[in-house]
Amino acid sequence: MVVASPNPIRAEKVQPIELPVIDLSAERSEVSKLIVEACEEYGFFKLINHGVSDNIIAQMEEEGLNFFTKPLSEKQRAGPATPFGYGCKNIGFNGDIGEVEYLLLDTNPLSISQRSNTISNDPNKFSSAVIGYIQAVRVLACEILDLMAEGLWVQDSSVFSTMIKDVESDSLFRLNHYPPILCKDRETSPSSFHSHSSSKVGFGEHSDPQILTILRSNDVGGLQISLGDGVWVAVPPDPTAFCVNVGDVLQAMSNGRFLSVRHRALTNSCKSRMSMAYFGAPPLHAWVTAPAELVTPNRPLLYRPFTWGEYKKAAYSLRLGDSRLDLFRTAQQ
Ligand SMILES: C=C1C[C@]23C[C@@]1(O)CC[C@H]2[C@@]12CC[C@H](O)[C@@](C)(C(=O)O1)[C@H]2[C@@H]3C(=O)O
Ligand SMILES: O=C(O)CCC(=O)C(=O)O
Ligand SMILES: [Fe+2]
Repeated sequence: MVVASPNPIRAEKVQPIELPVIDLSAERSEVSKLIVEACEEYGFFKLINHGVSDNIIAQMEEEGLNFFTKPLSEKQRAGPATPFGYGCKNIGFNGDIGEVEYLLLDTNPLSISQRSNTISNDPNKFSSAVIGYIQAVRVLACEILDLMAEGLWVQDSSVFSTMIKDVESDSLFRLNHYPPILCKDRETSPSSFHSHSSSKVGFGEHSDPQILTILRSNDVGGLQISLGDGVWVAVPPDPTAFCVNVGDVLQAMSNGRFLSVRHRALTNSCKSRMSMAYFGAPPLHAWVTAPAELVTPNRPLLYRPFTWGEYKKAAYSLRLGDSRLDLFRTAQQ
């Protein structure tokens, strides 16, 4: 197997982008319209007034940092990530590596409690922080998915959220921790979202396979999204907001109206970055296809129906940067 090395990347200037900002406390039909526009144009948006309490977020951040500041030998007790647990540099099983360490967890409370024993010296505190955080972001994800269905004028407005509400949902939770770059002088090289000459790939270019990702990070930049044709833009960090992005399954279920956009995380700051991602996914046996309202003679079905299990198997057999949704396109396209 050829193993890619996380080489320093070209220090091209990457411009910052101001993603669409959705205020969840605004009038419902306006919110759903703006979410649909953002998902069609960028596949990404920032969410403010999201209702997840500062306390829930702070507890999760504290537990994440407690874990990553442990000595490597202790962190390795929670690994290797096959697929769940602690991983360092290796992403997935197909030779992808990056300047990142992470904890990958499934979202089942029982398995979180069991795994907490190898992660934390205070397993109950760790598992209640994770379970509380996942519960809150799942509720938020369901609300966003209902708003999306309403904005798309789909009759069954819970068609997307039902999948992640299901007790068998295959949703995941991931904590990523990226090392700082070497900065000679913190004053002259402040933490910034611009690319530095010593930037390295933390988490390589990819799209998220699931329905929806709810991401947040500390106040350190690194996330970039692709506008296509090799153009990357930097998403400035904002710890008060969630960054929401469309996954491959939602691109298929919206019959290609919403975009599952490629993104990556670079290490380009003097401070370490920690991000937390909730990936809302269907149960393995659930069928993924676009609702009838989104399939018309002018817009025929773009992707053949598939189960999430089938899609996941394909995704996990491929490299991080591979375009897996193309394998499921219907013949007429
Ligand atoms: C190389 C891989 C890592 C990944 C599984 C895959 O084979 C391709 C998709 C990758 C990804 C990206 C988004 C999430 O971080 C993730 C957990 C997922 O579901 O798909 C990772 C997978 C992983 O790290 O195991
Ligand atoms: O750390 C980040 O900002 C991005 C992480 C990411 O894309 C992922 O975990 O899938
Ligand atoms: Fe991602």
